[in-house]
Amino acid sequence: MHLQALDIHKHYGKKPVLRGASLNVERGDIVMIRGQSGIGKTTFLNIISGIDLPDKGRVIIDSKDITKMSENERAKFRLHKIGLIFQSMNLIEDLSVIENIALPLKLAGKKWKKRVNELLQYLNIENVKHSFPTELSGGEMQRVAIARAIANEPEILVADEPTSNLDDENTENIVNLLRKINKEMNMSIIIATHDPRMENLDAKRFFMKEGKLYEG
Ligand SMILES: Nc1ncnc2c1ncn2[C@@H]1O[C@H](COP(=O)(O)OP(=O)(O)OP(=O)(O)O)[C@@H](O)[C@H]1O
Repeated sequence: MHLQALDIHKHYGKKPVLRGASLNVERGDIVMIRGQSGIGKTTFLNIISGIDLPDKGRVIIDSKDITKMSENERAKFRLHKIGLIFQSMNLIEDLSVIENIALPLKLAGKKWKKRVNELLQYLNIENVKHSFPTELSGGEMQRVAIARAIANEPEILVADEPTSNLDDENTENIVNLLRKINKEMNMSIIIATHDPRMENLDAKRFFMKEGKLYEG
């Protein structure tokens, strides 16, 4: 897996948000993007995951330019290649934990029972498998979100502020889990955060400023 974001530009109305942001991610990298609230991190993640399109620039994943794909093609590509974890977790409230985790597997037309059981164990959420999202703690919700994101064994995991709603203990758990997933599954992880509690994650560090990404 190799992801290249090249000279990404995006504006909303008259407001430029991204002004030539570029990033290179190799297989197995953990990349951390920091930067103050409202600077454009979410906008950038949405573009590199193919949820949104840039005004200018390219996103190349394994020699395919996803900005040239149709919306359908991008959705399919995302389902198999990219796992997403959002700040708001985006679990489906009417579905149980098992059903939430099974969803991407079903969408991909895969057998799901065995894989869901593996994930429940891996993320230590077996005890809540029949619960619904509103019945979960923040830490449990985030682990369910991670289980769902990695269900299809994507090569890239994109996490937007994954710890912002969590207390210190759960934050440490999530940081350890991301580290473990990166090592054991050789998954590249791209995290946007302004949470200082994530500082001890060993990562390639970037910060966003004035619409661009800088190392450091
Ligand atoms: N759909 C949209 N329409 C108009 N403006 C938008 C839209 N999405 C984002 N913005 C604006 O673009 C800027 C960048 O937003 P973005 O969410 O990417 O920042 P961020 O760095 O992820 O912030 P945070 O850390 O608070 O999540 C903000 O000023 C925001 O108000």
